[in-house]
Amino acid sequence: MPLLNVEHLKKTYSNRLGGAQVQAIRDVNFTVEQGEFAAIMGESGSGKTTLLNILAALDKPTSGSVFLNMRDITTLRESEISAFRRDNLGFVFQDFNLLDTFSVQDNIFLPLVLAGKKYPEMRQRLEPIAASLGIKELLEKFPYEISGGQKQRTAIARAIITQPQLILADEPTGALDSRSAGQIMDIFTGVNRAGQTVLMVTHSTQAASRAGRVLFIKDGQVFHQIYRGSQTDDQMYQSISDTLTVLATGREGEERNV
Ligand SMILES: Nc1ncnc2c1ncn2[C@@H]1O[C@H](COP(=O)(O)OP(=O)(O)OP(=O)(O)O)[C@@H](O)[C@H]1O
Repeated sequence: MPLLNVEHLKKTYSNRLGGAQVQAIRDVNFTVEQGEFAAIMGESGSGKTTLLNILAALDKPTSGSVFLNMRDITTLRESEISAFRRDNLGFVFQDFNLLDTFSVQDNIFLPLVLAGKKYPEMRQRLEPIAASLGIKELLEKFPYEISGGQKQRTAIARAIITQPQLILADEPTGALDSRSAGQIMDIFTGVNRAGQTVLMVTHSTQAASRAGRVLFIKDGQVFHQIYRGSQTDDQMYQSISDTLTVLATGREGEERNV
């Protein structure tokens, strides 16, 4: 049974006057297995943010289902949603979303505080994570005192400290220079190898080339998928570039497993 199962997902936006409708997502179907590192790519306006918002239980689809560990998150009641997100999902955003008035450590602790965990347990969880993410020396600093790459490490620490079933990352390298972006992708790779399932939306071919699978969205549908198989990062990069060219030039694509 896959960890995430997206079935016949559709999202239509109507404008305020109830007139023209936009089909942001038409019929999206895919699964993510436990322990996978999957990336979603697609041109601007293809429906990636809409999809991610639905997977994050921030928005409801017009129709279709999203099963996380067999539970349909589209049917959660308003009163259940915050706790569900806190207990099951980790989030990493392009702009880090750290609280400037909290130290690095307190930012990382925040979801555990909200879940009612005790300080000794929080410290115990933090230690190995801070060591593996190279932020041990930064814990007392504030977000405005550290670099973008360090902020993103803090955000990843905050996302994984709750041991979520799934991490959703939205353009996690979008605000970083290429060196920091590479380091953040090394961290995602390490976190995934340690067993964490990750689903990342990105415009970056470099970032996507580190994933085990890349799904391409076009016009609100999954247009194509690339599986890493035995490909190196460089070969993945080339396969992704080729697919993006096909997407941009509008040639018909077919589902193809490489
Ligand atoms: N709240 C909304 N109301 C109406 N239309 C919307 C709304 N949000 C998104 N759309 C439309 O839905 C389509 C998909 O948008 P979405 O933001 O999901 O694309 P995207 O792939 O994330 O784009 P980008 O890469 O630029 O972030 C677009 O045509 C967009 O204009």
